[in-house]
Amino acid sequence: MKSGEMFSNLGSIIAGVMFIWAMIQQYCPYELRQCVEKYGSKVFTFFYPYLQITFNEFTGGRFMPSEAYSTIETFLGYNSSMQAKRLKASDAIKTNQPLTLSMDDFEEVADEFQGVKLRWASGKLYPKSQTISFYPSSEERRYYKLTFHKRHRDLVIGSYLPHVLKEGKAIKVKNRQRKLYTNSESKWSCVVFQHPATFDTVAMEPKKKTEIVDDLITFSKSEEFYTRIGRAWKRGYLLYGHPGTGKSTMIAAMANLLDYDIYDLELTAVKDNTELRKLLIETQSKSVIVIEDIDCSLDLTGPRKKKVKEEEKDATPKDPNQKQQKEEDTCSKVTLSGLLNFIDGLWSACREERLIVFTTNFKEKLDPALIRRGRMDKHIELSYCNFEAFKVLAYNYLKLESHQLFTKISKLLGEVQMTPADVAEHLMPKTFPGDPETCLESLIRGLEIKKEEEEEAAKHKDSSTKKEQEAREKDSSIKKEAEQNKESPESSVLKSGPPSSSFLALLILGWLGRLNYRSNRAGVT
Ligand SMILES: Nc1ncnc2c1ncn2[C@@H]1O[C@H](COP(=O)(O)OP(=O)(O)OP(=O)(O)O)[C@@H](O)[C@H]1O
Repeated sequence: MKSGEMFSNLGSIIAGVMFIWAMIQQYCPYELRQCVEKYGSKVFTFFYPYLQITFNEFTGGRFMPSEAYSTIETFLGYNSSMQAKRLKASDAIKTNQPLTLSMDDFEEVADEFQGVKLRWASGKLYPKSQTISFYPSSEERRYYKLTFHKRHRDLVIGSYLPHVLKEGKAIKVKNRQRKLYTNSESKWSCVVFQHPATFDTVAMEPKKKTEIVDDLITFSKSEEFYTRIGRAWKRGYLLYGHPGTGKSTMIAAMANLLDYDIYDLELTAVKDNTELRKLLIETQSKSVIVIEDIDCSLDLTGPRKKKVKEEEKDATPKDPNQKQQKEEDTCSKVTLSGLLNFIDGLWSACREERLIVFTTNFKEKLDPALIRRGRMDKHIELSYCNFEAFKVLAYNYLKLESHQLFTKISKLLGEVQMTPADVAEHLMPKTFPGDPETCLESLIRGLEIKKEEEEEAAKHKDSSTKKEQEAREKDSSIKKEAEQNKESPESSVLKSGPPSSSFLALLILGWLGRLNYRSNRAGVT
């Protein structure tokens, strides 16, 4: 048969089948068609040796994107992009994310797990009625279909699928753009988190740094351990130290080390404990929840809050409505117990990893209940810049590992207290490319000025304490004299040592007077 004839025969067969199908659709009763479809698929399944599992793009409601679908999409995009002939690229420019590839629609790829062969196929469904118009971006619904032999059912469901979801999640975490969330009006809003700080750039003693890094890495790998001991997978860090010692920098380095998001919780903007709970439930796993300057955020430290309120008094608006609004804005009803409940209880139910970090400039002002071990597991002091910390900054800022001026700087740093922020400011080149020696000299000058100031202040303090002591001594002697004057003149005379001659004369005159008076009285009687 000629090929032309063959195609024309094939065409008429297809046309015939389509015509018969159209007639059935038109004239066959709906119930009968349902019945044929149902039993037809049963017969087919009986003889078909494979199983199929479908993962739809949306589950639950039409608007609910399926977590499993997107995780499988990531897994397949990563593992099968070499096999698939047609791939889709993410809109990387718009989202500022690294380019990610995934299988295009109606594409198939093979996978192998413990010697078992499986096939993944991507597909797309169109809505039956054109009147439906409430799908998020288009009216199509995508799905992935996994096909495998019936005899591997247990392996696929028990091991392969959990493996796919775990791998997919890990790839998602690795590829995701990390976010910095802040709260306002009981909602989180976010920006892309791209802080460059790492533990290499944090200036502190290497031993302390290694200890913190080890602690964080151990925590991130301890899911099973936390489950076994029956504790929520969370760890609390209290960072304390003077302003400019690197508390915020350390938080950024922590998040970068573990690939976590940051939730910067502004407690004063949270109305009450209920709102606090809502905000915290909305946080994702693998995140650092930060409350900066915790001593100023809550009524945990009475005096501090009063002080803040006093400072605000001047700025209080005259209009009563505005005043009430301002009071509502600034008054947070979050309580210590609300905060403690959230640290202890809220996440115990979920197996997700979170760090919670408090920072403060005044550790001693905090309620001991808030920072006890178990809540704040690790207390880290960020201190003034010592020579070890300086070396980190010198390397980062000036690419210097040693310099003849280092000895002088080491000596001065031992004598003067300067924060890493101030040291960093001196090391910052004023022009590019800067001269490292000029920066070091600037630091030396700064340290010397600070030393002079500290010595001056110490001298001033010495002289003022001396003056205070003298004043105190003078005061006490005046008081003593006043007390003595209250007592009888005789006793005061006896106590106050040798009397003056005029005073003695007066005393003798007094005695004589009394003697004369007694003798007169004796004469009368
Ligand atoms: N230990 C440090 N290592 C590296 N850089 C530091 C360090 N400490 C401070 N800096 C530098 O000083 C700047 C201010 O530091 P940071 O904001 O981390 O201090 P802080 O302790 O959080 O201050 P505050 O208590 O005022 O919030 C940072 O941008 C950083 O460049």
